[in-house]
Amino acid sequence: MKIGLKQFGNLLIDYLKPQKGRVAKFAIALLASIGLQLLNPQILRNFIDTAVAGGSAQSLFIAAFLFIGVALAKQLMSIAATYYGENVAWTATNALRADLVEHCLKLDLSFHKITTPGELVERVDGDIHNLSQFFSKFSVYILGSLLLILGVIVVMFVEDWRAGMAISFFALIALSTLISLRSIAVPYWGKYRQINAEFFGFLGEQLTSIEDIRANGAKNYVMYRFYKILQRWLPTYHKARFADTILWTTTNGIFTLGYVIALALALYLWNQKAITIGTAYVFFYYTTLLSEPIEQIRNQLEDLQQAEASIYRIQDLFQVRSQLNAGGKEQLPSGALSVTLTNVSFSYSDVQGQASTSLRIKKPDIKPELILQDISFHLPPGHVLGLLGRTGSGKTTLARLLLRLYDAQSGSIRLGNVPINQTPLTNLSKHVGLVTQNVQLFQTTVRNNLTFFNENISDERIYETLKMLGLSGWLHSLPKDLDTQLGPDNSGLSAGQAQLLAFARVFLKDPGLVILDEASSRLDPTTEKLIEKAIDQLLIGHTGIIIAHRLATVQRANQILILDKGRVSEYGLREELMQDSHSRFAQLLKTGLTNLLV
Ligand SMILES: Nc1ncnc2c1ncn2[C@@H]1O[C@H](COP(=O)(O)OP(=O)(O)OP(=O)(O)O)[C@@H](O)[C@H]1O
Repeated sequence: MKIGLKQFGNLLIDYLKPQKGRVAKFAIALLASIGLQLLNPQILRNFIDTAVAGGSAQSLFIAAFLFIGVALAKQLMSIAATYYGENVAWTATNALRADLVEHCLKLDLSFHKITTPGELVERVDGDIHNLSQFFSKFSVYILGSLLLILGVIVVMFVEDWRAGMAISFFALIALSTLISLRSIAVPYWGKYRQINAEFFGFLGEQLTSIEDIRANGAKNYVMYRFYKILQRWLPTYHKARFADTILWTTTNGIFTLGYVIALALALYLWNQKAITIGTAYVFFYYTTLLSEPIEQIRNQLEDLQQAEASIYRIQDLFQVRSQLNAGGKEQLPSGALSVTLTNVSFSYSDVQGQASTSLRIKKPDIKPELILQDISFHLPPGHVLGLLGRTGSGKTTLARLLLRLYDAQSGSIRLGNVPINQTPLTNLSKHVGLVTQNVQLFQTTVRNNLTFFNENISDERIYETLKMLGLSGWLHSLPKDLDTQLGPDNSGLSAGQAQLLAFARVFLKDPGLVILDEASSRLDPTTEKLIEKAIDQLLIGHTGIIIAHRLATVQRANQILILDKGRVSEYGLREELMQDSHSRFAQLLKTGLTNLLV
């Protein structure tokens, strides 16, 4: 779990290079404060020796004012160093956060299915927060502290070679002991952060399913899991803190040893008349001054222990590769797209195994269950396919493959005769629109919710679309029209209204292929009529795939495909299948579609 120096260096260079100016100001302020710290004991010595020798009051005043001036300047430099240091840290950690968020967004769904939202929050925020100290202070503080130690040693040698030797010996013992103890807490902090991530994952899961938990009386189960996590959390924290305490105690013991050496040496040299009382004070002062950089190095090494665990986990996340390649350069034709599937087979367990990292699930050896097997069909541009099948037969999975949320393990999928993995992945969502039963609204304005921040879509188009969908009344009831902020939990919209908004999104995007995962229930007759009308409008000039749960929706399909346990059980033109009394579709129509399928 050791992170090499090179990796530390690379991370620092990558994120500090863009703010060279600020880092330079930070370093200057810090070094100036170190220089001023070395200067002040000399003024004090002058003050003491002048006072002991019965020097003039004027000289004493000058020394005193100089001392105060230098102390103030040192404080100012420290404030400036803190200010620039914090700025550097925030800028660097925000850049790293942004990179990590972008990376996670690019990962395919298999990663997101096995990583809870809470765990991701902890990774993207918690771990990176730990690195802020590392970015702002690590290199400059370590360098600054070493310089201060070196400065003290040089000054002490100038004062007396024996004092120089003694303080060098002390600094060497102190540093080597602390460095050798440096990594004892790293594994404990790594484990602590992992449980942290699990806890936030657990919280996120519970908060999103609060209704179900209450409705099913699952509170005891939730509390049980909560206590189980706490049970592991506290001992891990104790172990990590205990390892830190060993460091802290060792440092204190070493300082005490340093003071004893300094006092003994000063007493000895003063008795020998080799130094003045002012110089004896200076010995002691410089030894105490040494404690600050040594403590600073200890703190930095402590931070580094935590940072090391976080860096490891962040790198682990960066190493998770999306199973989806970025696609080729071929462009999809504009307008309605044909859809051709040839012998497509797909399994989830295969892709989830591939998404594993060292921290995740290992790829199982068992043969993965195929969710879709050998699916083939051809839908000409502008035609509509009604996709039917029992629950769990693979209808939604098929839709996901058309959007390349996952890639099929075998077979080919073509849109407009272009293999979908040959067109840029980022472009695909412009050509394929999906309306699912679970409509997700975001905490932003109505406008942004509908356009997904595409500023090329005019307000007039939005008004027209909402009018066509019968949502003008709803829009006018909002306090700020299109600028009204929608909140979480779908802002009190009914399931039908939310779905109509999802239709509006697809209208505004105007894709070549529209996939509707039709809402099967809970719609009142008025909303149902509105949705029917919306579907009719939406399909004009577009190719459509409707995952259908109701007879009315299937009536507009040109083709019908019935899935059964991931296989095509029936496929053909709707008219032909209707007329063939032996077809499964004709029987479904006779008995009532949903009853037989679900
Ligand atoms: N992310 C996933 N990871 C693993 N298995 C999954 C995942 N999503 C779906 N499955 C499994 O794949 C199979 C097909 O699911 P899918 O959602 O495609 O069915 P469906 O026909 O759309 O069902 P419904 O009509 O109930 O929505 C099911 O057995 C399901 O358990």
